[in-house]
Amino acid sequence: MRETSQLPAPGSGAFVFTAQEIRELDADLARRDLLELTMEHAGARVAEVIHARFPTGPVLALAGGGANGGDTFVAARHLHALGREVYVLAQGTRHELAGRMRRRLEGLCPIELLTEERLCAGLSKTRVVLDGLLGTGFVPPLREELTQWIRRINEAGKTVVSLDLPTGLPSDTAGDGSDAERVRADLTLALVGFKPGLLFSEVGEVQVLDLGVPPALLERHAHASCITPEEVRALLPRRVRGAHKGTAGRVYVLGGRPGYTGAPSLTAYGALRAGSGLVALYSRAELPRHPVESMAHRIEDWNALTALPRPDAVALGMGLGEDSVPVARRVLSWKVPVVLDADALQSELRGAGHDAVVWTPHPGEAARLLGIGTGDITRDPFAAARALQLAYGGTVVLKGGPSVIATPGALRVCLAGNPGMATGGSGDVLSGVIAALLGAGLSAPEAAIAGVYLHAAAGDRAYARLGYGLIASDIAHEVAPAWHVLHQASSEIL
Ligand SMILES: NC(=O)C1=CN([C@@H]2O[C@H](COP(=O)(O)OP(=O)(O)OC[C@H]3O[C@@H](n4cnc5c(N)ncnc54)[C@H](OP(=O)(O)O)[C@@H]3O)[C@@H](O)[C@H]2O)[C@H](O)CC1
Ligand SMILES: [K+]
Repeated sequence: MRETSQLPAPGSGAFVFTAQEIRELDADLARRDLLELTMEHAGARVAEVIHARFPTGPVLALAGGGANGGDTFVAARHLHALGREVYVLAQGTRHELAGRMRRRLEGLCPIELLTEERLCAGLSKTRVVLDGLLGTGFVPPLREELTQWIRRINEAGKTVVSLDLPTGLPSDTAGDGSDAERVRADLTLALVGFKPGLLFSEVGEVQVLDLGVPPALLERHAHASCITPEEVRALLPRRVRGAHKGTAGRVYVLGGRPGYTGAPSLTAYGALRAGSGLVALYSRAELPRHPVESMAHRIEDWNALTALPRPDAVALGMGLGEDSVPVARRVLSWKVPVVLDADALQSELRGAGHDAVVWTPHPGEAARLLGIGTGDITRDPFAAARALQLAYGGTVVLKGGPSVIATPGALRVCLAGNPGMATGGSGDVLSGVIAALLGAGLSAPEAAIAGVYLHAAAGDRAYARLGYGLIASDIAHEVAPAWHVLHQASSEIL
């Protein structure tokens, strides 16, 4: 999880690409004779951002042998044109296009072969380091000399701007947590879109640079896309003038057991704050702290559910314990929209779901559902969310920093949210928010997308007020103003 301040604006609507998808995009660009232009744009934009953010002092540009190095030569040329003192240390350039970019730089500023000695000398004199050694072409493990250079760069304590990816960070998966073998960048300028590694690792600030690639090409090759406030605003249910509590969505919360009574109450708060007209809780325990606006029923036997009128949506599993699987089976047979959370996330339910189910595991629960280790989930949350969706159907919300959603047709990621939300009950609130949206008529993918975003936006509001001391009920209460602001805001403000 990262600091709020390090995340790009949630409105960026950016795409995410794996290394393979970048190769395919590049091949597409090359067929249209756009690749060289794209590299030129990349270098120019990188120089522009560096000059704006760090306007004084020499720049040490480190260029690898591939296209990441090619972008670096272009950036060096533009920085030189902006009047900056630039010193380039380059590996042997093997990439044809990068070689052309290198020739265009020759004679403008010094370019020397990268050696450890020159690197140390260059680092001692520079203000900013431009890290263009490895990008999406990096195939782990790192070669020895690179490990040494990375150590030198990290020890120098200079401002480091990484081009596309911090050198040594895998493009497609989270880094392994040890940053000894990757450049510690202050700022990464990601080209065209995020790479999964940037989303799921501790990498400092990330800014996505638009390179003027036609949007149709971006969409064709993208792995995933970021949820935008604009799309969420369009999804939010609108109440008609004659609305009453029965038309705004009737949600049942099924959860809790003796000793575990807080979780379903938080879900009820989440559902009410996300606009549910009526919320009823059913539990085998007394729920002493349920919202007074909800109806809490203690039941002796889950068979009592049979006699109830069908709700518009159900949230199920929070604190429910071992009753979860039989209760979930019964509720799934109703064919109403359901959020399955917490204790209801059990592999016995594989095959029992339907299209209107939203599964909301955190990495530990996801690992249990897939029968693999938690590390395998956090290493590649996109792959894990997709695997869960294929195995269990419906829509999957894999909670984390950031949360990932797998719908039947797409992978989505939510850039809003902050580490303060890593607090007990936060997920219970999310289940309520999603259930409210399902109850108001949104499809499972729509409710998951809008619910995750609203919950994260609420968490950001709570964080702004309370910092890391925020608790789950603060998130629930901030859902209402987060919704209200989104509902009222003009697209300029977003
Ligand atoms: N559409 C776009 O976004 C564009 C992105 N561009 C840039 O292109 C790079 C990717 O370029 P590519 O040439 O595919 O690869 P890299 O430059 O990242 O890396 C290739 C060099 O890396 C060396 N390498 C690979 N693995 C290792 C390792 N384990 N240890 C050390 N060195 C390694 C490799 O060496 P070889 O000896 O194996 O050849 C290469 O020298 C992307 O990140 C963007 O920056 C383009 O500008 C086009 C548009
Ligand atoms: K790099």
